Amino acid sequence: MMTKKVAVVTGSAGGLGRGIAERLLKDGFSVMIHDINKEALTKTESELKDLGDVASFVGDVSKKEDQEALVAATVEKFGQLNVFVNNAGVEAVTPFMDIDDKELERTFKINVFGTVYGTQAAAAQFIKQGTSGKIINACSIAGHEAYEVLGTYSASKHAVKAFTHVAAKELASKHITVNAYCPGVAKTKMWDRIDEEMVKADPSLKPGEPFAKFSGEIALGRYETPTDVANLVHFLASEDSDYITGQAILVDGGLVYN
Ligand SMILES: NC(=O)C1=CN([C@@H]2O[C@H](COP(=O)(O)OP(=O)(O)OC[C@H]3O[C@@H](n4cnc5c(N)ncnc54)[C@H](O)[C@@H]3O)[C@@H](O)[C@H]2O)C=CC1
Ligand SMILES: CC(=O)C(C)=O
Repeated sequence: MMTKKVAVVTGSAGGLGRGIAERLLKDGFSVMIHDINKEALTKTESELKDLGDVASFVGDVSKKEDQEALVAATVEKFGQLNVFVNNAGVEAVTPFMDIDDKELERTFKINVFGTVYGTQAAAAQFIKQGTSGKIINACSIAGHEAYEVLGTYSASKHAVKAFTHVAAKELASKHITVNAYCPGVAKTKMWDRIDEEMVKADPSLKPGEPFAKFSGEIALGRYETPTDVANLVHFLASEDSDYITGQAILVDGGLVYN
């Protein structure tokens, strides 16, 4: 009997992470969902359980020990690890001159330190197993372009892209691939908060206008859904992507071209 492959998706109580977890369950993976929000995570786990083997783990990606514990709990529950999706992330919406220590520290601790710690914990497990493995990071259009009032967030996603390239180069000899998905404008709770903050930063804007402006520029004419993102992560988690590493792939409906 073939053993089922095992995936971890961080920050998967809702939003894009949940969509990715759903797709990987449908693909036949055993999936460890994970989030800092215990209540939402428990609810999501019960909603996903009919799709396949799902378990949950509460943790904070910005804490190295939590990331290591997440990998250990996954291996204890499902016997191995094959795919690790560093999905959890937070936004920061602030005019450049008002960016402060608190925002820089929070955003970089979660988006950048979290991705590094998750990659290290997953790669250590792949090496221990003596198997190949796939690490898949959440980048963004903001990791390719830089957007006004999203300076801290854009810088953090550029750092995620750089770490994706470097980890891919260093881990290739161990048959570990490292890639990133770069969504555009998806209507999750993150964009609800971005919209609210952009309106606060520019009172001439009405609620909903920032989201409408960003999504109005998408060539394919609609905003992104978690399924759009999950379709790419499904590919990056599959054997069909075995010869791809170090790439930060845009999945944005035609918004950023580089
Ligand atoms: N929504 C969008 O349009 C885009 C999102 N992204 C990226 O995709 C990823 C997912 O975004 P969304 O689903 O939209 O966000 P979201 O805010 O809707 O969901 C993020 C999830 O991560 C969890 N989380 C936050 N901090 C955490 C921490 N320290 N440890 C563990 N879990 C934590 C939250 O509780 C939440 O369940 C993020 O990395 C984001 O930067 C990238 C481009 C566009
Ligand atoms: C949320 C996000 O990643 C943006 C605005 O690019």
